[in-house]
Amino acid sequence: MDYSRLKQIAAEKAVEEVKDGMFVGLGTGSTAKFAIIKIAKKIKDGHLKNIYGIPTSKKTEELAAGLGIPLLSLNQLFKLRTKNVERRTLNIERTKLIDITIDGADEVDSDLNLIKGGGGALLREKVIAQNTGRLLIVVDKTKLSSRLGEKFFVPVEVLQFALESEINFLESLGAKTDIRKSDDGGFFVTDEGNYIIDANFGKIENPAELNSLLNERAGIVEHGIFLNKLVDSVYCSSNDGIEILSVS
Ligand SMILES: O=C(CO)[C@H](O)[C@H](O)COP(=O)(O)O
Repeated sequence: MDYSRLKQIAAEKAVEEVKDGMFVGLGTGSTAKFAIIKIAKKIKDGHLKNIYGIPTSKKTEELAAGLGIPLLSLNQLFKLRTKNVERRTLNIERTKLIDITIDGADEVDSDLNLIKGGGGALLREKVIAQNTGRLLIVVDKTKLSSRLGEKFFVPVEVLQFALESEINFLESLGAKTDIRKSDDGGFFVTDEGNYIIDANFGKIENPAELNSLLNERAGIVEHGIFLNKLVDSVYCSSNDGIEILSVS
């Protein structure tokens, strides 16, 4: 089976978890796109009711709006779900505003840590992930690895202002770096107006440690390491069928 079909199978399986009345985070990329198309079809056919999507990128927003999925921004969702609730009494960490999010990944290690951001949407994707009750990741089996970094570089979103100094910082940590380019040859600019440095660290021995180092650095807005505490299940398809991997 070709990869595109495998992606579709994983994405459509995950959509079975979406139920009436849910607020659904809509991921970015070619695999998440299959989930969005399926959700739209189920809404159109009357098999899903009272669904709102919260898109993780402008591209996803355009796609989902074009397919007729009712959408909310994260801010609109927050206002809607906290109406009549005293803000001070709300424990935001424990209040997951989004019921479920379906998103892709570029690499998944054996502990279900992820690298994301191949499509450049890692910042909004991580914000949506941290506001989500259940994050379902949809991939084909080629994305699995024993250690992060085996198959994919780490996308690092940086302030335009800090570009050169962040390249220097990442290289001081041992990475080989490339500034991401867009199709027109200029620097790729994210939805939030930042640049992306693709940082190749080789195999990453300790994703949690690298995650902390990148988090601590001013000028780095966000990066594509998603530790498994953000993840609930990985729907992984191969020619042998579909496997649902969960964080133990
Ligand atoms: O993180 C992402 C976008 O920022 C995507 O989910 C990731 O790049 C996987 O994309 P695809 O499903 O096209 O292989």
